Amino acid sequence: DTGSAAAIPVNPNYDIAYVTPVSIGTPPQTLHLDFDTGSSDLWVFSSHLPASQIRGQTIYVPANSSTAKLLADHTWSITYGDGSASRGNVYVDNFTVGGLTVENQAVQCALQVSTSFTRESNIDGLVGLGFSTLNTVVPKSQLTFFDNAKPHMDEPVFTADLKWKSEGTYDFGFIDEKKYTGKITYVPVNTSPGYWTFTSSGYAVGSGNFSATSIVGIADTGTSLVYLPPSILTAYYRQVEGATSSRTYGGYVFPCNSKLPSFTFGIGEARITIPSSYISYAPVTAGSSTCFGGLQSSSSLGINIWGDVALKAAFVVFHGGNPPTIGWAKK
Ligand SMILES: Cc1nn(C)c(C)c1CC(=O)Nc1ccccn1
Repeated sequence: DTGSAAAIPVNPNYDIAYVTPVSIGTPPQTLHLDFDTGSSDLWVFSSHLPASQIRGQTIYVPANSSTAKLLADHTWSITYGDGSASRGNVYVDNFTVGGLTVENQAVQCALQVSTSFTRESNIDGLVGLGFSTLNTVVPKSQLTFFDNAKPHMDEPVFTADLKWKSEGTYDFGFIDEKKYTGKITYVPVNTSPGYWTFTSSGYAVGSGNFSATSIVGIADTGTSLVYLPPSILTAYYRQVEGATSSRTYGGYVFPCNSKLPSFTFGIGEARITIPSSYISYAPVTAGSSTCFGGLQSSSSLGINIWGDVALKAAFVVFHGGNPPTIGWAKK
């Protein structure tokens, strides 16, 4: 089996996140979910939520699905690195992404979501594509959509082709040669942390020299920005007129009309360059002439994160073989 589905920016002006249409249950209920390689819970806004926590999101109503079955006495609760959180109960139901169906997929129904999820009216939930060891369902943890689908797939892979301010795709079970140029460079993945953790071979700022240095980080489609060690940030923002690390805004900001260098990172011998336009992320507040950077420091996170700002500069293959690997190509 294979599947292919759109990755649609939730906001026309800034790539805060991307959502993908999925069908759940019988008759199918269509929700738009944030596919997130940085977590492993598949959860949705549901009919169990208080109305006060719903602001335009589409909810999943298990009572309206003839194939929904409550997973009795199972609950879940997740807190993300940015402090957002949700919790609830669990059903299994049919789950279809771009023509690829998994029967008896665990669909975690939210009974409570934090304010940042309520505020994002275009995200109806998340599809965790990390390793199933991270799933929070108790007493029995559940498998991700990818783990459930893998045995039925032509190849045990999914690919991310995210785009700057436009619609990209997630493909499941095949690698579309038309979506990238040159070759795909695969590097090892350390599955122990439960994320797609890999080591980048270094970086360069603009047209500067490449600095060969191992950067251990995660490929995270569910995080907007790139978070790297402070020394790399200093090297980058030193080149940006008027850039400063702002306590007010919680990161590097600069005048929106500043000229920004590109940022290149290494994957083995290969190089992926993030264009400067991806790094001028957004005005700190609507209409401000101060912009928030797409590259930020990971010093307070304890983990380096290659989020959407980096991923959309490449075609990325999440290969779920034995052992799993991650592949990067230019496009
Ligand atoms: C670890 C971390 N610290 N900080 C500041 C961020 C943004 C992260 C990553 C993170 O929280 N990602 C996320 C959030 C919600 C849903 C899915 N993924």
